Amino acid sequence: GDIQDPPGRLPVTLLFLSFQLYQMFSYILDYLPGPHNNLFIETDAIKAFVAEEVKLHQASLDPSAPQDFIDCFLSKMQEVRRHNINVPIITNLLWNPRDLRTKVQEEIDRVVGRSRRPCVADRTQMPYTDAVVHEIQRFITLIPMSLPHAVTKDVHFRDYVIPKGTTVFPLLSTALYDSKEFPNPTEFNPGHFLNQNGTFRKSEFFIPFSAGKRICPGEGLARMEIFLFLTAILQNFTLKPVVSPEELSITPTLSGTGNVPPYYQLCAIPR
Ligand code: HEM
Repeated sequence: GDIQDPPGRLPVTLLFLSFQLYQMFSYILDYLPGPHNNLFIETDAIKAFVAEEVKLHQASLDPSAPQDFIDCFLSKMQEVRRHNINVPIITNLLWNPRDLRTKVQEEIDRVVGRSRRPCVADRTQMPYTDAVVHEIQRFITLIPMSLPHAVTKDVHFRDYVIPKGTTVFPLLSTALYDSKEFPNPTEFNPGHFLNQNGTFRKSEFFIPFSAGKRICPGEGLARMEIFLFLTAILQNFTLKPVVSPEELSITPTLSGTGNVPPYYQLCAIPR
């Protein structure tokens, strides 16, 4: 294209990260002086360029005769979209299907009751809620490509040699959507983390925080907070979307370093 190669000065990975951080924290960064402000302008130029290219390609798209990579990508997007219509809409998981929410609330009522707040020690007695939290993290795959790493020596992997210094993105999504480990992986189903008898089923494929020496150091804190927030809210409230559940989309608004969930309004109805 005729764009002035603005990202050429930055390694691609840095550009990806900056783009994501800008999307997520622009409201803070906009107030700070510094060279990042140029990056934002350049990022806007890239976005405008991409939008224009997509528009042109969409106008001339013939899925049976793709002209280039963008055509192939657009065709695949259409295919996936068609496929996804059959996936039950779960409205960020807590309203629909109905029994999911009521089962979590029943478990909270049985194990915690209404007179005290939930605590972390309750989790071991709440396999269903624990499974729902795991399934949310598996399903949304918040950070699908982990963070970029580099190999410290030549690595032989299957039929390939990855030379020392190569940047690699570990695709956590391939484990989280593994169809042998999690049958029908595109469906939201807490059963992915439950044994037949209803006890919690641990899975080595559950790696939303990555794995190995550089695993997310915030894992313990994040998991504790997600559990406590969710259970404390559902102990006291039922969450209801303000539009009909079918109208809610759970497709991320941005996919890249992170799958950024869409915003929507909901009502918290006291129980
Ligand atoms: C649901 C919440 C979270 C998810 C899904 C998540 C996921 C991740 C992932 C996939 C990585 C990359 C690991 C790798 O390089 O292989 C990471 C790194 C990291 N996370 Fe998290 N994280 C979460 C919450 C947190 C929290 C709450 C903190 C801090 C309080 C935190 C701090 C960090 C830090 C400092 C790193 C870099 C570690 C390193 O490079 O050695 N994260 N996280």
